Order: sequence, then structure tokens, then C-alpha cells
Amino acid sequence: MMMLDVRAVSHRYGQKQVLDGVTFSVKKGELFGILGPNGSGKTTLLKLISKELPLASGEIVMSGRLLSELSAKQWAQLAAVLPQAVETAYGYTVKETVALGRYAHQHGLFPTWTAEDETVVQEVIAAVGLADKIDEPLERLSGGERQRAYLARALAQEPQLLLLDEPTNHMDISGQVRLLDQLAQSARTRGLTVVAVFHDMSIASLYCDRVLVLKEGKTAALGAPADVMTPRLLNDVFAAPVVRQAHPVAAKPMFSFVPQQQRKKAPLIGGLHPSFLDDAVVLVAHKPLRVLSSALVGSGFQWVTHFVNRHVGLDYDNPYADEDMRRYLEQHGFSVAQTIGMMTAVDVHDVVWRWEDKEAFSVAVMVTAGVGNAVDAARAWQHQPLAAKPGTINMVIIIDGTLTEAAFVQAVMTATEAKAKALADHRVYDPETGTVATGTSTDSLAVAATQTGRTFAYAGTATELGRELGRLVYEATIEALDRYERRRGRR
Ligand SMILES: Nc1ncnc2c1ncn2[C@@H]1O[C@H](COP(=O)(O)OP(=O)(O)OP(=O)(O)O)[C@@H](O)[C@H]1O
Repeated sequence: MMMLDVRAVSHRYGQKQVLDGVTFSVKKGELFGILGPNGSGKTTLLKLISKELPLASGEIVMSGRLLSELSAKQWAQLAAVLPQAVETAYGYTVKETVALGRYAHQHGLFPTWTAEDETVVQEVIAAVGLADKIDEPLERLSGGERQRAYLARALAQEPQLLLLDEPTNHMDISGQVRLLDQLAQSARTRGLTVVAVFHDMSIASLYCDRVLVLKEGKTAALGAPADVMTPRLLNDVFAAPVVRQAHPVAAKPMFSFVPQQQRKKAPLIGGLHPSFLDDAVVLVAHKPLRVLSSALVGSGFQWVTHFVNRHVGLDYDNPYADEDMRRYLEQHGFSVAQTIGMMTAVDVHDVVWRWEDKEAFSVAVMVTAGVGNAVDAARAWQHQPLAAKPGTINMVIIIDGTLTEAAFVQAVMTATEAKAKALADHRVYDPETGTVATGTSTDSLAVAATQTGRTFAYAGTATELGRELGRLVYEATIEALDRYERRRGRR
């Protein structure tokens, strides 16, 4: 059974329609987020669910019962609410405030304070981190501490459903994390259902199982954050440019707004640098880049924001490597449609990142090199049929500038030639033919361009762009080969 069913709910203040046919359900134990710009109807929706506003249109069912059939006390036995702004009642201590939350559990005309009431109150105060302030009057707490005291009061109700309006509003980062971890744990262990309004999209993405995105009182999106919180949707709903990035440790997308000024001035490459997951090196561009790539995921011409080079073991042998890579990207919160995915057996911490800012353009190169499967392309025909093994040179090239398609292809040629020269100078040999290797059997390359600024019709070695590109690729490949050898030497 659903904990909460909201069916075709609409609401007007006078003539003003602020909610229009909103429908969603929340399962028991779910952490459900409501997102949307100011005035999109989020608080109104919570007030309708908490019976603070009368429901004029649509239906709300809580734990199988129509809201209209629940008395105030019955409602309070099922649900608790932490509103956006709570009036501080002066003179009450933390404990007295929290004790008010037990009202729904007390019986008779002269309710008595039971041992259970006392235990619950002590527990929830400890859970929100206010044990040392238990006898402090509320007006002597900070805004964040007071918010936590009110949260403890809501938790003391031992509700099945907790409604929160911007619960982390006044809290510092550690307070936010503690509160949300606590809610997530209650959801997991006690089956507590949480419906919360969030303004911070990254927090919503990190903690919510599903989100409802409201725009002008209507549902703009409903689903898992990784699925529905696309930059395009958020751009549209919030009318501001949003960047989606990978969280460094959690498999959830993070979001940041890009200040207009910064967008105009800051060159892309200056702010770009590799970041690491446990088993991958990741590059995140602030805006989609046009890419020509041979990668496992995202081959051909694409517009992407993410480049993921994932480490797999030397014995990795999967005929469906592309599907496996897609799954990996999804599990780690990347949008497959906007990501270039490569694989390597090399330790990704040996990645080499080189960049050069010229007046007319900038170029950056990211290389991981492993040459366990080194091949001389001119003599590959002498090999036994080659197995696609993951000993590989992977390269991502990023150019601040506008490239024609010819320039993309020429950039691929220039990079490939410079890489082959690096292998020759590094004396990497094809173990089967004994001749100098030109690459490995599974190398990947992605050339990406911002498609803003100066246009480059060519990127061959006769052009300034090509010359710079050739130098960077050569130097980065040599350095990556050095790192590869050093690590092998250490084994
Ligand atoms: N009591 C009221 N009387 C008239 N209009 C109201 C009332 N309360 C809210 N509104 C209007 O209804 C719209 C939705 O308000 P609501 O508070 O639900 O939005 P919200 O999404 O929670 O916004 P915020 O992010 O600013 O908290 C707004 O345009 C607001 O001005």
C-alpha cells in the first residue's frame, strides 16, 4: 500500500491557480523530494497534505484513508510536519518543546507521562545532536539548533510520514548531512516515509529516492533524480544554466548553477581538471562539447559533458563490454547520453593531464597509457587474430575553439601520429613482430571542442592548433608511458 496518494490536486488562492492537477504516490520508506522555483506551489502542496489548507479539488489518501476522514489527532498519529518557519514559543526548553510531540500518543483527559514517552524524547533529542542542550530555553539556541529541536518534536510523534519544508534551511553543512543521514536511516530501518521540499538540487539528488519537480503549479518531472534531473529540464524549470556533475564518492549527480559572468569570461580549460572515482578518472565540462570519438560508449560525433576512463582488471574479458560500461555509467550517476566512456587496465591515477593556453585557443590532453598489447599497425596482419584486451592507450583532447568536421578528423590524425612517435621514441615494441609499435590493439581517442570562439578549419601539423596538439600529445604520451613503466617496475 502507498503511504501517500496525491491525486489530481489543484489549488487556488482567490483567482490565482497555484497547483494544477498534481498527481503522485509515495511508497512506505521512501525519501521523496519536492523541487521547484519560488512560488511553484511546493509549500501549498505540503499544507494541503498536512490539512493546514482545505482541499478543494482532487484527493489525498494517507495510508489508505482519505484525508478528509482523518481527525486532527488521527492525522497526528500518522504524520508529523516541520514547517518552513516555526514561531519560537518563548520560555520552553528543548525537552519541553520536544515533549509536545508526544501529544498524539497520550490518552484520556489527564494524560500521564509514561516511561515510553521519556525514552522516545531522550532518543530523538540525542538523534538530532541536542543532548547537551536538553534544558536550554529555545530562544538561546541558534537558528539551526532550533530547527533541529523542532525536527526532534516531529520525530517524537513517531510518525509514519514526515513532511518537511526546507528542513536544512538554517543548517550548516554538517548539520544538514547529520539530519539527512538520520532521516535516510529512519527510512531504511523504521520504514519512515519522508516528503520534503528542497531548494538544493544536489542535496535532493543525493538523498531522495524520487523527486517531483514543480513548475508553475504543474508537474514538470517525476522520478529518480538521476533520470529526471537533466540539465535541460532544470534549465527550463529554473530558467538558469545548470551543470550536472558526478559526485566524487556517491553515485548521484550533483548540480551547480553557472553565474552568467563566469560563463562569459572563464575559459573552459582553465577550470577543467581530472577528478577521480575509486576506479575511474573523470573529466567534467561545464557545457556540452562536440566530440568525435572511438570510445566504447559515445562513439562517433556527440555532444557530451562527461568523459569517464574506467579501470578494469587485466583479465577483463567481456564480449558485452559496451553494455557493461553503460551500466557502470548509470550506476555511477552519469547520463549515458552525455558521457564518453572508455576502459583501461592501467591504474587511472597514473593519468597525465597537460594543457596549454594560447591567445587564440586552448588545448588540453588527458592520457592513460598501458602497452601490454602493443601493436605495429603496419604489421598487425602478421598477428594471430587479436583479442580485444584492455591494455590500452586512452586519450581525451579538449580544444577551446570551433572545429569544422575536417578539423576534427585532422586533430585525430595529428594526435595519432604524435602518439605513434612517442611509442617509437620510448622504444615500445610489438612483442609478436619485434618491430616498433604504433599503438595498442584497443586504443581510444576522443577529440572534443567547445564550438565557441575562433573557428579552425584545419588541425593538421601545418596549423598552429595542430602543432600545439602534436606537442602536447607527444609529451603527455611519453610521460604516461614513463608512469606505466615505473608502476610495473615497482611490482
Ligand atoms: N495565503 C496566500 N494567499 C495568496 N497567495 C498565496 C498564499 N500563499 C501562497 N500564495 C501564492 O501561491 C504561490 C505558491 O506559493 P507556495 O508558497 O506554495 O510556493 P513555493 O513553491 O513553496 O515557494 P518558495 O520556494 O518561495 O517557498 C505563490 O505565488 C504565492 O505568492
